[in-house]
Amino acid sequence: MSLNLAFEKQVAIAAVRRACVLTASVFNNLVKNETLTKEDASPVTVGDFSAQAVINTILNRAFPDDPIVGEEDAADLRAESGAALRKRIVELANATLTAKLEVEEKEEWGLGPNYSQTTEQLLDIIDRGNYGGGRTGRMWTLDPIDGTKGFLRGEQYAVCLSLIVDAQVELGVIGCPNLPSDPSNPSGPRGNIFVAVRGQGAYQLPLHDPLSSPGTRLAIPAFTPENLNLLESVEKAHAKLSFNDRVAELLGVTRPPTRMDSQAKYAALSRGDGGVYLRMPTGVGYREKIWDHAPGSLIVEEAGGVVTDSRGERLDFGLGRTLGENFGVVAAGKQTHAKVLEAVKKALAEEKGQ
Ligand SMILES: Nc1ncnc2c1ncn2[C@@H]1O[C@H](COP(=O)(O)OS(=O)(=O)O)[C@@H](OP(=O)(O)O)[C@H]1O
Ligand SMILES: [Mg+2]
Ligand SMILES: [Mg+2]
Ligand SMILES: [Mg+2]
Repeated sequence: MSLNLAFEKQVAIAAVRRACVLTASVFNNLVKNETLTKEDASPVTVGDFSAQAVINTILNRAFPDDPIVGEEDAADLRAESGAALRKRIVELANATLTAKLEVEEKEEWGLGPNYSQTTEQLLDIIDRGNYGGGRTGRMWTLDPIDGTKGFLRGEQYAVCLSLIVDAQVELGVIGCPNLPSDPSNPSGPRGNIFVAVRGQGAYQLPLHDPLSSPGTRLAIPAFTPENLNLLESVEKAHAKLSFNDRVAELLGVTRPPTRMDSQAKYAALSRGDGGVYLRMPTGVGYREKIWDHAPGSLIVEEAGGVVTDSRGERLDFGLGRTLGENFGVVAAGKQTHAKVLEAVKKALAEEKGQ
């Protein structure tokens, strides 16, 4: 049975829209020294921190009892060396939270001119994202900027939010400020929100007015090897692209892959671009994070697709902050998915034989 979640959907779309406005403005005004390097050598910008502050503020107001699994934490900002970043993040978050109410937004969500927050409040709210995850109950996942490297290059990135109930993703919202609205017109207008509620379909909404637009319902079409191509990572460290080449060859795919950062890959797939999102681990050790796949996987499923790991297992969102032992990701329309799994199996067997 599908949950109603109309209120959750409304709040999540509003939160993602505000965060997208913020990140787009950060990109246009990003200056040197507004990026930190995390322990795992990945970048994080003032945009990631302030977008997490904004979304967590709204979620905390609307759903005070719901825990949040968010990518970022405020430890580096609390350090003395974080003073300049901290100041900028407070400015950005407050400018976003205090902007005038849009259609369907509510002051009770901590929005509008009366809701400026103190530095301490904003650091604490960033740390509301520290939940460890688990198998039971409600929790939100938040990736304030997915594809931070794409964001810094001015390419694709996504603001990604999901609601998980008893380890099943029930609501997914992905904001893609740089994704063309019409894939057949890549230099046309950009900026979309993708949303799905389990059992209610997947939709593309315009980023500038997502709450009053009915949106476009998404469906993954049937593919043949001639019109199929792979959607894959830009960063070589994030996925084994040589493996993708072999799988494409086995499938008889002739078109070159589309490389794109972030869960924009899931969004693109759900509206019929590409046909397959294939992400194979580069080595042992890295565990995929739940916030990197939760909303995208539901959007693809609600567009009629199937999402599993490379062994055909369901992605398990109930194991904590990571997907645990899931190995890679295969997302595609139903018929294509079965063929891709077969090709993946064959390519893995070839590798072992070498
Ligand atoms: N080694 C390794 N393997 C697999 N995945 C990794 C790895 N390191 C990081 N990450 C995660 O990749 C997220 C970005 O994924 P993308 O699909 O955008 O990859 S790519 O940047 O296009 O290559 C990225 O998300 P963000 O940190 O939100 O950008 C990371 O969570
Ligand atoms: Mg990151
Ligand atoms: Mg991410
Ligand atoms: Mg991120």
